[in-house]
Amino acid sequence: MAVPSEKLVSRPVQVHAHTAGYADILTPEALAFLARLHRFAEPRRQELLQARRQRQARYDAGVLPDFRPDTRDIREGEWTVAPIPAALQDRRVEITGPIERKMIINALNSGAKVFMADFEDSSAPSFANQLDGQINLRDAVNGRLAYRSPEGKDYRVGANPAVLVIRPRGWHLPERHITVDGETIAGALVDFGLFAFHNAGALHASDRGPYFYLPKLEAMEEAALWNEVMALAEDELDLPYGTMKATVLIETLPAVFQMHEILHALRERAVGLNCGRWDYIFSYLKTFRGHRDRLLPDRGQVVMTVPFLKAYSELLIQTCHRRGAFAMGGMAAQIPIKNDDEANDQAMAKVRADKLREVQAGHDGTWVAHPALVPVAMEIFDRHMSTPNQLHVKRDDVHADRDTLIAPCCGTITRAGFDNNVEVALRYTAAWLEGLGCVPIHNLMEDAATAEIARAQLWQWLHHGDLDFADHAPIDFALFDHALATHTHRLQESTLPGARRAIDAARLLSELTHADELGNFLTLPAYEQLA
Ligand SMILES: CC(=O)SCCNC(=O)CCNC(=O)[C@H](O)C(C)(C)COP(=O)(O)OP(=O)(O)OC[C@H]1O[C@@H](n2cnc3c(N)ncnc32)[C@H](O)[C@@H]1OP(=O)(O)O
Ligand SMILES: O=CC(=O)O
Ligand SMILES: [Mg+2]
Repeated sequence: MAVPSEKLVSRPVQVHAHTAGYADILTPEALAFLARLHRFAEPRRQELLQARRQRQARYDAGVLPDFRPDTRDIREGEWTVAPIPAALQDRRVEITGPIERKMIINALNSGAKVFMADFEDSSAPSFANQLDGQINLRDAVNGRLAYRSPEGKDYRVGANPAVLVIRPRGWHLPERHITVDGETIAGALVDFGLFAFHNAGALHASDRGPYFYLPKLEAMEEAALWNEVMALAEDELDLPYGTMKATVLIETLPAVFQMHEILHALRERAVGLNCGRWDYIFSYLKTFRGHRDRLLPDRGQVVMTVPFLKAYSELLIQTCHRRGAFAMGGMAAQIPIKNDDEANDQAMAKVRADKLREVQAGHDGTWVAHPALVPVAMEIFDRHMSTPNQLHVKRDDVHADRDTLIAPCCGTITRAGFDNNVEVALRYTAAWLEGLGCVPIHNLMEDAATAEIARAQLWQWLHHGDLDFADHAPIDFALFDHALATHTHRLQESTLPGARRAIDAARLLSELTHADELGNFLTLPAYEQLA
């Protein structure tokens, strides 16, 4: 008699973690729904991840990213996305933030038009974090969200809360705690699927969703897979086709060459594109990891007015407005600075300048990282955008060609920039390993995307050899090892987030930086060590 395969003897969906407290979320019906999404999407997801690797191999061999010849008809044809729901017509200020209970309440009450609840760049995706987030968001949708702080302060969602938009993890990240037929499920499907299963019907009934932000796409085929997954989910949940709406982050360099195509693939549900500038800079670094002529200078010098970033944001506005979709701006990294008025004024001036550039360029809205920044951004958008959005600003003057979109960036590499990258990459990774996905470091918001820039730049500067700092001192591994040891020691001795995981983070960062190839995502090896 044949020995039954594991697939036959095991339950098709298995949860490999303690599930106490999550019975309402991980119901048999919800898990069965995840299984259907997984079986439908997994083979295609694997093909698309393989296509990413092949694309990167071509870039490594010297090929430069460009517009696709096979999709010219989509770019040149006349079509628009489906009408945008009333709840999303005015999204001039969107607050983003982790899916932590108190922060969700604060974000919903912040006065922003939209709250993007983030399972992604600002979440360290431990199973508990992601599932607690699902509970919190389900309570928010059902009007039951409340919180009492350890100090006894009560938090409740007030009148006129921000419209909720959910950002699931990207296609590349696994969720190792759930397997279907013995295969690890995608984190994206878990975040999307559980949220949709528990909330899509109620949100649809109240005309406030379900709405999603889709991160880190590289190609129109990846958008098409999201479209199919959402269509399947709508079908399973008895919702009309196109109910689920998507705003896509254009935050990879390959994707900037397929913005029309991405909107087209999602045209029944796309409501906009967003300039995810931090991952975009990271993607520029990764795409050109083999190209010495496209090294980037200090992170602080790679601002939105440098040619390749200006071209990207303006082309995004032109593309969106031609297709009837919103062109969302991005996140300035400055956050309020306590106990130093002068430094705070300078930080707020930077945020204002960034938002002014966005609204004057034609963006329909922007992102802020902190509730105190909502009025700052709102004031700029109110003053310069008298209509709910700027769809009428066509930006026909923009001619962003391939060469401008990939133009090298002038600037210098300084010792301070190098040292800051070591510190940020280390401290962020250590905090992430402790379960924190977003932390303030030197008064800037640091999340997975900004940390990726920091560690990718270190790799790039060290592996292209013979590079000097602005003061002509050589950049070498001895310097990196020394800086890493110094910051690790400092972090260990401190009470800062990450102190307990400083050694693990340092080991990981050292391996990634010394490796011959620039690793794809910091969060992939780090996930193996996330409690
Ligand atoms: C590249 C990208 O993907 S950008 C998108 C992802 N990144 C983000 O979403 C950034 C989210 N922002 C944050 O997590 C935080 O603002 C940080 C970590 C940057 C700074 O945090 P802190 O230093 O703790 O902020 P601070 O102490 O000033 O907070 C003051 C209050 O505002 C709340 N708050 C701060 N940021 C947010 C936020 N984004 N959403 C909701 N509430 C917030 C705090 O919870 C705190 O509330 P309380 O007074 O009721 O206790
Ligand atoms: O997700 C946003 C980004 O800037 O990255
Ligand atoms: Mg991002």
